[in-house]
Amino acid sequence: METQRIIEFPHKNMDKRPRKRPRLTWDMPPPLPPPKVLPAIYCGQEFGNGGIANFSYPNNMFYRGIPCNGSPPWRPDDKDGHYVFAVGENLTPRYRILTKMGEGTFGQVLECFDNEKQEVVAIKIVRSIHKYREAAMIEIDVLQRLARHDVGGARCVQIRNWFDYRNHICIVFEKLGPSLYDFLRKNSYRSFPIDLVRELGRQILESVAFMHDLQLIHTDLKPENILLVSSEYIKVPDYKFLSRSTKDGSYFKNLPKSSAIKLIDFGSTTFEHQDHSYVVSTRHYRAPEVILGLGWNYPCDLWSVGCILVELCSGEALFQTHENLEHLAMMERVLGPLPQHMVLRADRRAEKYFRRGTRLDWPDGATSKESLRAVWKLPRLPNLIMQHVDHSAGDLIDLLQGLLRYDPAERLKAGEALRHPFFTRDHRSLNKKGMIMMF
Ligand SMILES: Nc1ncnc2c1ncn2[C@@H]1O[C@H](COP(=O)(O)OP(=O)(O)OP(=O)(O)O)[C@@H](O)[C@H]1O
Repeated sequence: METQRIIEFPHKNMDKRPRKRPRLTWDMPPPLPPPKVLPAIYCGQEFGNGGIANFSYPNNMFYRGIPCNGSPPWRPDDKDGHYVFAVGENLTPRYRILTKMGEGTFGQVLECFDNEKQEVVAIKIVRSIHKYREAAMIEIDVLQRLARHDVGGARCVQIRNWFDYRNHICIVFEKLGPSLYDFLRKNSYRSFPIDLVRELGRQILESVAFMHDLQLIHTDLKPENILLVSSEYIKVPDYKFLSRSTKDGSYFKNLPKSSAIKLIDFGSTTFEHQDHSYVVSTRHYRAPEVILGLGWNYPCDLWSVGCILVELCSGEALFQTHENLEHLAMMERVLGPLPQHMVLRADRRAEKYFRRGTRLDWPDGATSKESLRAVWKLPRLPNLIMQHVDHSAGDLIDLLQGLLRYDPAERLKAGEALRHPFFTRDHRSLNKKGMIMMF
């Protein structure tokens, strides 16, 4: 997400990875019966201190007494079903479009000014395509459920309102800051200090534990879907880079002023009891049981958290791949061999990645020298962490080995991870200099 503040970062040479790592379209969950939607042009629910107010309008001439003549003329959507807009115009009479904040599989997110509440909000305008409209209604259902239980609204983004406008479901959210991915990217992929990683990790796990307690599985945890609450940042000397010139010539790195974060994007969230056989998660954060077609459940979120924590420490995605065999080979390189009992149960599509049904077909099955090199250059997990972390590396490695356990039944649960010494030990006293260092 671009924000006024961090748009000024010096960040040449930073687009090593694509800006957005989208789910593939076939990763969409199979159609579920959507929650009941009012079919009116304008319909929605507003969330506020006074509780939930239902409203629906037979036509869109008036909205809470405000004349609707402030809406722009109707224009056709673009070829992908995205709403076409101009910055500065009204979305509806209530919301004025300030800027575009992001785009995803489901639609666009616009920064808007809410004339009624006199505040800036983020509005997700969902593509006018049936399957995305249905998924958006499920996301609203999940958001409502989360809002009912998230006292203080500290864990997940808060929904303010939703409505159906010109065949686009629009979800109004509180406006948050940049995503962890955007922050890393605009900082030339410089890693976060370990104490900040600990604080971010703790909050991510608390949010995941909160969702799991509600029988909800996020299924798409990644740095893009974890937003800092504030856009403010500070500049600190980057000791790692002081000794050598960096490509962007900067000896400073930016750190968020506040570590508060919230989860977003509940478009792929599922209930524990639903069908769990289809492919979930964005590639880099996808658990082995998903790739092997073994079915998945809560533990797939914990695998993603493990990958995210490594990325926050190193600045780069752990498994940078777009292909299953290479992905499994990378896992084996970093974490050791896959357990036989999982390999033997691999489904028909995944069987082909193994020789005689037991051993990964690697390096023989590699498609290119680049692929071989990409796998070969990866270090073992402890070495990878020790390259980036000085104090508390041992605790972090042990935590990651629990989160990145191949067997989902053995993987740490969110609550167990929160009780790990990486979070509970007083690491300040372990700091070499004996100083209390937050960053
Ligand atoms: N409440 C918010 N405040 C600020 N920015 C936001 C907010 N919600 C979303 N964004 C920005 O918009 C982007 C897209 O949002 P979101 O992930 O919800 O869309 P999506 O279409 O579901 O994406 P995906 O392709 O990952 O499923 C985010 O990565 C983020 O940069």
